[in-house]
Amino acid sequence: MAGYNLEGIEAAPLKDDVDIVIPTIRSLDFLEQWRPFLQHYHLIIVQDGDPSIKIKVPEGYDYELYNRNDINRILGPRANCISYKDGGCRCFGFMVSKKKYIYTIDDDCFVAKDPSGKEINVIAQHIKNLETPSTPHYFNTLYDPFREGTDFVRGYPFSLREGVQTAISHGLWLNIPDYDAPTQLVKPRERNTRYVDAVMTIPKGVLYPMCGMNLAFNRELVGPAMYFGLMGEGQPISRYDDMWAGWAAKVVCDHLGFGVKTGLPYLWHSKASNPFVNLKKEHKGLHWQEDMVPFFQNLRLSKESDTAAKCYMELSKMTKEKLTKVDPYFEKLADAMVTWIEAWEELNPPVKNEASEELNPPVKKTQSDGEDVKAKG
Ligand SMILES: O=c1ccn([C@@H]2O[C@H](COP(=O)(O)OP(=O)(O)O[C@H]3O[C@@H](CO)[C@H](O)[C@H]3O)[C@@H](O)[C@H]2O)c(=O)[nH]1
Ligand SMILES: [Mn+2]
Repeated sequence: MAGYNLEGIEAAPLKDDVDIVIPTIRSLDFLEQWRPFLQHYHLIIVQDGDPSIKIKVPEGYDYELYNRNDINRILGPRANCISYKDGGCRCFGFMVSKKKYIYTIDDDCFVAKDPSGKEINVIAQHIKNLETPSTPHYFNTLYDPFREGTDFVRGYPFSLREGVQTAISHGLWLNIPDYDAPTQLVKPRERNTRYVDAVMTIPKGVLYPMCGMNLAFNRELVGPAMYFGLMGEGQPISRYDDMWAGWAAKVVCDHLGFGVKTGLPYLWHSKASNPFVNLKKEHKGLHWQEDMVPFFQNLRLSKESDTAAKCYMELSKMTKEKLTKVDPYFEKLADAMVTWIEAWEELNPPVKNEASEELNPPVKKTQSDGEDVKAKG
């Protein structure tokens, strides 16, 4: 029986192994509704926009909060690889975390209910997805064979049934779907009311449009490849942060033999960002994706790239070589990819073995006004 019995998973699974990363340019009131599911976890809040604005974090949450001044102080000149005025700033939270798993959620997302009316524990489902294998080499027509009550179907080779480690778990959204601006403009009242009770592995060699609003991943396997690009103010493109990370991370997962799943859990996405503003932000991406997607589909990473960081450095070179002809922006992005890896490796030095001297002390995290960032609650 392939099933891993995770049905009994408690309300706050692996709470010491997960950081919740939230980018915000507005308010964190949405966390009130998430208390039953998120209050046991540590939050990393990345405050975008004007750092002089004080963000209020609801009482009872344990968190660290970083604004632009903190990012500049911690990364120095390398801070220029972190987007400003774009949700892509969230990846700074991925970098400063020390946990195995990351869950990232947007601040306009709320608890959804499944068809039985039960509130969905997104973290529990994402952990199940990440803790059970993926099947990228051969599609199981009964979807996730590791769920209770399902299995591999007839004709599924036993040599492939062990599956591979899962690196990314991509959740979905009821109510406002993640549409691009043109689609939002022609279908302003469309709402996603369809709850599909399935989790499936995205086959090896197939890309997908990764949305950052309900996303979990194994930081140890694929963290360095989860760079949300250089977007927002001062850049010709925005709102392609999660797309860039999704394409890059998928080719890295395929190369390193890790799996990516999509489907459950659902959350309730409440806010339709303004489609006219979005069109202005993303219109170059609508053109460039016709070149970016084939670029990722056709590239082959070398066997020397045997870690996510090495893969990403190779990807940076390929981006510069192959995409700069589309627009000079990609040369700047390629350089920012290198800066990202340098910053990642500075904040996450390789773990020394027991025999060697004391591990590097973790990066001292203080808020820009000088007081220590303390676990608040
Ligand atoms: O300048 C900004 C804009 C937004 N944020 C934070 O990012 C997330 C997503 O913002 P929003 O909900 O307004 O965007 P959507 O169109 O609904 O979401 C899609 O765009 C992607 C972000 O590019 C997102 O992942 C998709 O689902 C919120 O938390 C904002 O507060 C920001 O930090 N800076
Ligand atoms: Mn939103």
